[in-house]
Amino acid sequence: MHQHDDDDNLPDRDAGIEGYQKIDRYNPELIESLSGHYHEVLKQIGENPEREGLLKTPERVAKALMYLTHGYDLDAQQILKSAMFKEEYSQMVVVKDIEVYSMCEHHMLPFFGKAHVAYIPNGHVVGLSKIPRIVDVFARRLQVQERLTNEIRDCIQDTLNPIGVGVVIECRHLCMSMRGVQKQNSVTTTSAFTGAFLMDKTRTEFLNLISSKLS
Ligand SMILES: Nc1nc2c(ncn2[C@@H]2O[C@H](COP(=O)(O)OP(=O)(O)OP(=O)(O)O)[C@@H](O)[C@H]2O)c(=O)[nH]1
Ligand SMILES: [Zn+2]
Repeated sequence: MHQHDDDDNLPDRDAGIEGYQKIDRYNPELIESLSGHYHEVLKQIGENPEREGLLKTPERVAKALMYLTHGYDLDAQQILKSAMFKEEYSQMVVVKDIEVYSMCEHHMLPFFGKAHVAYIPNGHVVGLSKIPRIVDVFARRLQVQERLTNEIRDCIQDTLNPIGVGVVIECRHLCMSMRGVQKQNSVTTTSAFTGAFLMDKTRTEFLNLISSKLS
C-alpha cells in the first residue's frame, strides 16, 4: 500500500510497505498505550509489574521497540538523493563491515551482523555515509534477511542508476540461537546483485575485496 505524507510533519517514508500504517512513533499517548500492553505482558509471564525494578520497564520497552522499528519512518531514496555528486569515477566503490541490527519478523528477536555494499558509478557517486544510513533504514524494521538484502540493492539501483550493485549480508539470528533450534554459531549469508555484478569477474572482485583483512 502506498502512503502519502502530505498532511503532517513526519518525513516521507519510502512507499510500498505492505499494509503499514503511518504513526507518530514517539507520541507520548502512543508510548503510554504500548506501555500498557507491556504491563500486561509482564503479568502474563508471571512477573509482578509493580515491583521496583519493573516499574518503568513497560515504558522503557515501548520506547526501545519504537526506536528499533524507526526505519519505517525514513525514506531511503531521499537519503541517497540528498548526497549524489557528479563524478567520473568508474571503479567499484565498496563499503564493507557495516554493522546491522535488525529484528526477524517471525519472532521479533534480533538478528545482527555485517553488511557489505558495493556499486560501480555511472556518472554519479553518493556520499559514503549514506550507504550505512540506508542499510539502517531497511534494517530498523521487522525483516527477513533476504528482503533486507534485496531492498538495499534495489534502493541503490533505482536511485543512483549505477552500472551495478552488490550486497552481501552475514548475520546471526537470536531466534536460532537462544530458542528454537539453538545453534549458537550458525551465520546466515545472503547476497543480491544487479548489472555488472551478475558477471563472475566483477562479483569475484567484490567478494575478494570484502574478504580482505586490510581494514
Ligand atoms: N528465510 C528466513 N527465515 C528466517 C529469518 N529469520 C527467522 N527465520 C525463520 O523463520 C522460520 C519460522 O518458522 P516456523 O516454523 O513458523 O516458526 P517456529 O516454529 O518458531 O520455528 P523454529 O525457529 O524452527 O522453532 C524459522 O525457520 C526461522 O528460523 C530470516 O531472516 N529469513
Ligand atoms: Zn526469528
